[in-house]
Amino acid sequence: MVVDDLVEAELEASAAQKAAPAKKPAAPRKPVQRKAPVRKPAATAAGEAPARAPRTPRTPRTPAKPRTTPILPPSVVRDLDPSKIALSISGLSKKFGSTTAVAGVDIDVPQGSFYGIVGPNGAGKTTTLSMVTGLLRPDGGVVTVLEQDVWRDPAAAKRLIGVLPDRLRLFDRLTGRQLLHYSGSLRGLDSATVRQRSEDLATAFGLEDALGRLVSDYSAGMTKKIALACSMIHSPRILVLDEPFESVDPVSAANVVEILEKYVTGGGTVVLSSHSMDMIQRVCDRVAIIVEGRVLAKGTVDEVREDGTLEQRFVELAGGRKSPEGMEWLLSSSD
Ligand SMILES: Nc1ncnc2c1ncn2[C@@H]1O[C@H](COP(=O)(O)OP(=O)(O)OP(=O)(O)O)[C@@H](O)[C@H]1O
Repeated sequence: MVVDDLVEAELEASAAQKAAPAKKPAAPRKPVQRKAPVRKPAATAAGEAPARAPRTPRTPRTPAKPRTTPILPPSVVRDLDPSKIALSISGLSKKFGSTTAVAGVDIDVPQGSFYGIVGPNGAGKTTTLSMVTGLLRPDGGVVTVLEQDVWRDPAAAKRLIGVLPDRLRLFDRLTGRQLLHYSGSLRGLDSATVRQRSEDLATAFGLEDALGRLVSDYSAGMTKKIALACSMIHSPRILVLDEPFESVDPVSAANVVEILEKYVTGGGTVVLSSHSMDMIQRVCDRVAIIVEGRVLAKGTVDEVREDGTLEQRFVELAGGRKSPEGMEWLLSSSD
């Protein structure tokens, strides 16, 4: 669909909205059948304060609107089976010339889990996630998403996945609303569903006032949030998010976490990479630490962090901290 069509669709939509009677109240939601995973309060990286502060009630930005389409369809909740593997990564490898980016990664992500992937810069996280989501062809290994082989049947697998890639390349000459419309249409949603979900997502991500503006004019954090919204619009079964909190302010990050926690509680599965150990320790139930293309530790967050914090374990596995030497010149005056 070309941009003109989108603009036209939008104009038609807004005219139809003006002419239409008030929305029907939302149908009652189906109760979520799965118990929310209990995440233990944990120490911060500094080890002194409880990691999860009590939430202060948030003032709604706009009067609450009745929601007619839940972000997560009830079928996903019904299908939840935590003993099933949502994402299986087996023997995944990738070289770029003489650089080995990923050297045989094996990770199983159970359905309904919140899985963190951490590692130092250049460890191979983005390369792994790109191969997992069908964006980069592996040299070796197998990836399955709910038993669909990502590389043998990419179309079937990709229908199940929502992706937030690293190095976002969005069609930023579209408005936020047009970009959501484009993402939803690509996923085969009809216009009414896309409109409803776009509204829901914009409210959830605090982008209501920005939907009519060009994405190229968004701040880095707003761009990340609209891309996250686009990754969710087709209510995927698994979300693969590369550094979703990068550039996102703390209040918005807490919002995003809340959205993802609801998604997981309802039966979705989240795999995300992040450099925030504190965030991963607080929100994820499982984690893998990747160093130089290999998984050095994986399991529940408690298993991986052992007696310390996740950050301590990470620093230990990543080879410890290096003290800066030979940098005395930085303190000398250049006048
Ligand atoms: N397209 C590419 N061409 C050449 N080398 C690449 C390419 N993409 C990644 N690499 C190399 O592969 C290795 C792993 O990179 P990758 O981006 O996966 O790391 P990362 O763990 O995501 O790092 P960061 O935390 O800095 O984002 C690095 O050495 C990187 O230079």
